[in-house]
Parts: sequence; C-alpha cells; structure tokens
Amino acid sequence: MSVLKIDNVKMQFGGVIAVNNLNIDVEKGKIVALIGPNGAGKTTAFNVITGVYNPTSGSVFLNDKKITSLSPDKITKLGIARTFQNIRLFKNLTVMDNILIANHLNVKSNFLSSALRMPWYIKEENHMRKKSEMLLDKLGLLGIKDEIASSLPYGEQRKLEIARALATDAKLLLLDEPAAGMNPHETMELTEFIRNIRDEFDLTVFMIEHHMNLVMEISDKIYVLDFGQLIAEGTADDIKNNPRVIEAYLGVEEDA
Ligand SMILES: Nc1ncnc2c1ncn2[C@@H]1O[C@H](COP(=O)(O)OP(=O)(O)OP(=O)(O)O)[C@@H](O)[C@H]1O
Repeated sequence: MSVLKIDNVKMQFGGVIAVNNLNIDVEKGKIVALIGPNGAGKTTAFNVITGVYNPTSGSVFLNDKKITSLSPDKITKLGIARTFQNIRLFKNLTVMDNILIANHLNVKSNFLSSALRMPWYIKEENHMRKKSEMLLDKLGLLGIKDEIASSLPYGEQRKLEIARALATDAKLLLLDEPAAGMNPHETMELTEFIRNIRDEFDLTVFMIEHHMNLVMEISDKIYVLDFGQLIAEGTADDIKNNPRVIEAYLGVEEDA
C-alpha cells in the first residue's frame, strides 16, 4: 500500500527547473532513500511534500488523499513529520521540554486555558508529560531527559530531533540527511536507531542521505535524482550497478 505518492511533480523557480516529472511511491513500512548529487532537487522534493512549496504542476498524495497546496501545519497534522539537514532544536531547553513543545501541536487546549491553568489544561499537560516520558523511554533517551539539548553529543541531538518529529504522532517520517556530520560509529548507531523506530512505531521512512553505506544498508528502495530528473530507482543492488548512477553520483567521491 502506498503511503506517499508523488505524481508527476514539477517545481520551477524562474528559469531553474529544480525537479521535473518526479514520480515516487513510498510503500507502508518501508525505508526509502532519495539520493543524488548536490543541487539534484532532493530538498526541493521534500519542500513540496511538506507544503513549503506549491508545485508548478503535479500532485502529492498521502494515503491516497491529495495534500498538494495544504499548509505545512495541516500536513504535519495529517501525519508527516520532518527533520532538517541542520539540527533544529530549542538548544537551551531540556530534552523533555523539547519533546513537550513538539507534543503541543496535538493539544486541544487554547492559549487562554493554558495561561489560566484550567483543570482540563493541567490534566492534558500531565498526560503529555507521561506520553513524552514513554516516548523518550522507547527511544532510550529517558536517562537524559533533564539534560540541556545543546550539551548533548551530536548523535544524541540528532536522535532528539527525530524524537521531536515522532512526538507529533507522525506515521511518515522524512529525514533530511540524518547522518550529516556524523562519524562512522554514530552513523552505524543511527542506522540501527532508524530501523528500530520504524519497527517500534510502525513508521514509513523517506530520507535524503549522502552516506552511501547507510543508504545501501538500510533502504528497501532507492530513488536517484540528477539535475531534477529521476535517473534510477530500485534496490541497493540495482542502484550500485546502474551505469547512469555510477556516472552521476557514485563516481563522485563521497564527501562524508
Ligand atoms: N527557493 C529557490 N529559489 C531558486 N532556486 C532554488 C530554490 N530552491 C532550490 N533551488 C534550486 O533548485 C535546484 C535544486 O536544489 P535543491 O536544494 O533541491 O538540491 P539538493 O539535491 O537538495 O542539493 P543538496 O544535496 O546540496 O542539498 C538547485 O539548482 C537550486 O539552486
């Protein structure tokens, strides 16, 4: 069953066609990678999926519902969460507070009831705190819940960013270069982490990544973009042996 479908999407900025004729199908429960050289159009594709850009033409479907032209907020509420190349955390807040803030997206109380600390708000806040603790526990981060985010090692910050995305109850997780800046050990740990959360939270994962070891190890399916066009799709073995991919991408020295 298809969770995410990108149907013939084109995104043009003035004279630049960032993605063209893009067709991608991400099946439920799979880990799917989008790779390609710098400037190939990967981030643009994520921005179209998450509603940051309205595509010039074509459509995006989430569980068969058309989400093109919905606002990023609405798309998050429908169950897509995203992490960014540069980690975006509230660096001066604790791990727990970072999760609680993400959780707030799903809270029904309004500002007034929270400011007045109405009983139903307090009840909801207690519920959120418990839920956040359970989430951190499942992710192996409960032991660091009171640490300040900026004091964590890089790999843990990345995990916290993913935890924040999960706090919105997302079912489709978009990861934009999750292993960027990680050493080989951290990358190996992250590979396991992504697999585990996929299984634990019944997720579908779609990720942009440059670390070829991680991509080849973890992906059920890989899509390759070059100059905005899909040049290949398939399993790690199909992609490794595809001459167009080797020429466009794998022939280029890995920068990580
Ligand atoms: N808002 C924008 N306005 C104009 N051009 C843009 C915009 N966003 C992206 N582009 C152009 O679209 C093309 C694709 O860029 P994009 O950032 O999607 O590539 P990418 O594959 O994510 O690259 P990288 O791996 O370096 O992050 C590039 O030529 C880029 O300059």
